[in-house]
Amino acid sequence: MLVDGKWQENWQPVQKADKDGRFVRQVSSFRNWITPDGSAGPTGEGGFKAEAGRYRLYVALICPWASRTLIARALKGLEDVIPVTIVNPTLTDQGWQFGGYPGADEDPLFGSTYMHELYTRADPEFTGRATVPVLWDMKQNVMVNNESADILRMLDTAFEELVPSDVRLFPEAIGDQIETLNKRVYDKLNNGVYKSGFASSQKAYDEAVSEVFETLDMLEDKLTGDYIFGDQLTETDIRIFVTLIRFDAAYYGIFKTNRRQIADYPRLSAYMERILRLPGVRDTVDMDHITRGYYSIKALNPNGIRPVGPDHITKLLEAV
Ligand SMILES: N[C@@H](CCC(=O)N[C@@H](CS)C(=O)NCC(=O)O)C(=O)O
Repeated sequence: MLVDGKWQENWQPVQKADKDGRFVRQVSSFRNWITPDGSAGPTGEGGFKAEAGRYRLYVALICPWASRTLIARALKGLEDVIPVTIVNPTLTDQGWQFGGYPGADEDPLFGSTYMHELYTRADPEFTGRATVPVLWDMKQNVMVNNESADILRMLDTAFEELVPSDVRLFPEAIGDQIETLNKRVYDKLNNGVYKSGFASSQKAYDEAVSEVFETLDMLEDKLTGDYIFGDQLTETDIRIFVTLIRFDAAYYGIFKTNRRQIADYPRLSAYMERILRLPGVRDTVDMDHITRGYYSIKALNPNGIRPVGPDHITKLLEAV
């Protein structure tokens, strides 16, 4: 990580733990919003008007938080308006690196070697982890936002005048329900699998893994329509999907969330496939980056050996 703009040699690829060994994720620090007219959004400063080709999204395809922004970009038809740069799937001693791995890119803006160089470009005194996703303003050369929840939300409305869309990922009428379920899904499922995988005590693992499966059971029960709120696709579906699609091939093994697979949940399996088949979504899922990335986490898998399966995920991705 960076401290006062300097990369730390004794950096820990595993994020923080509390006194009982529970995994703690860092809070994001760049929180500006792109808006149709450049006015300020719910957090941060104004000055980021929606313009085609002005903003670039930096992502890792292994990363569920980055993937949710990529899916929103695809569902809103913003591929031609917001270009994307993909980092290599494995975290190095200096964090995310550009180029050299199939399907990954060089940094087209500054020729950076590592993602942390963008952070110090944005703030020479930056202290924190150099995470993805990052939304970058190519006009002012500043970081707009590095919080995927904000990016997911702003892509829903910011570009509506440039690229009108029928998709509405955050319908205000059910906004409160979306926020409530998002919170639970984030804490117990999206981040729950990480809490399970990076727990450094049996107690922390037991707590986290039971919350993961309680949440999956709850979602399986709640899914009576096509989407979690019935007929209407929302951002909550995207947030759930990014964890489901990684579950059987990565989390089940590397994070020890192995009580059941998603394949054991009939409704969740069908739901995952339904979302995978939405226009543009399949292109955001790169199982090679995902399994390579997770199974190269040295703290959990020192020799980096990647398991062979499971076949049902390979077959599904071939079929879609
Ligand atoms: N709150 C952030 C979290 C993003 C995050 O934790 N990204 C991970 C990859 S999945 C990362 O970049 N980790 C690098 C590090 O911790 O140094 C968001 O949702 O945008």
